[in-house]
Amino acid sequence: MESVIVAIDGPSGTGKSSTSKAVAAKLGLSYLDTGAQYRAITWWMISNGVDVSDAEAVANAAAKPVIVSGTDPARPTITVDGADAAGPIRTEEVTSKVSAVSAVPEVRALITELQRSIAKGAEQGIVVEGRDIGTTVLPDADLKIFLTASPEARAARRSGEVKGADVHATKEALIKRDAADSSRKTSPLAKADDAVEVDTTDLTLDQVIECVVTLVDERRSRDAAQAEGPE
Ligand SMILES: Nc1ncnc2c1ncn2[C@@H]1O[C@H](COP(=O)(O)OP(=O)(O)O)[C@@H](O)[C@H]1O
Ligand SMILES: Nc1ccn([C@H]2C[C@H](O)[C@@H](COP(=O)(O)OP(=O)(O)O)O2)c(=O)n1
Repeated sequence: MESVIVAIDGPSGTGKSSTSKAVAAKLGLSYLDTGAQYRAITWWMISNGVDVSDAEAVANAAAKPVIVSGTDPARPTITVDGADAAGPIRTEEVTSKVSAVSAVPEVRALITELQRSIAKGAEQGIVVEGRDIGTTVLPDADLKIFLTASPEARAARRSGEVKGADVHATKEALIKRDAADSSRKTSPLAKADDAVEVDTTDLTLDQVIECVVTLVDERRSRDAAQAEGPE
């Protein structure tokens, strides 16, 4: 079977990570969480005393950390300079600073290059999730999905992950981060013109996974029929 590249974009809490991991596992594809890479570089900046509100300082340091992503959907990993970063990149401090760091063009250029080389090296194909995959990183992806959900549903899902989290505060923080990610100059969060939009508000995770798997299968059948040509 031909290798297939699937781009899944959308705001926070729409189900990108859970859906992408499950779809990749079901179809035997690699998986890349690009948000984890932006979180990793943000964590490095904080750990090394770089002021994240100083775009020039962030740009000057951007090439220093070595970020490595493991792409097995059953066990995705991320390291920074050889150290496991999976835990530290999920702290509230990183979450509150990641939009500033990921808005810096030098950071995006480096991370985008890394993402393209990972996608190129995935022999069976890959599911890549983020904010600008369909628009900028992999504009020739075989299938582009844009996941959405109401802010209420997204906040409820996110606060469900943290014991004792305040849904209202989570919703406010989430809306603020989406606004920053959507309004930055360099490759903002946006739906590609040729992306299929899936509103997950009233769908279970299994339904979303099923929907994306069906779209990949349809895309593959169409490509196979085209390759065979007319009878
Ligand atoms: N359709 C859904 N219905 C209910 N909960 C969901 C759904 N999709 C994802 N979730 C849950 O919501 C949370 C956020 O999902 P995640 O995949 O991390 O979203 P994203 O990567 O878009 O931020 C997770 O706890 C996940 O299990
Ligand atoms: N392709 C991407 C992926 C993430 N980012 C930035 C913007 C996001 O707020 C952060 C964190 O992304 P992540 O997917 O981990 O965020 P959530 O899981 O939705 O909370 O990284 C980006 O700018 N471009």
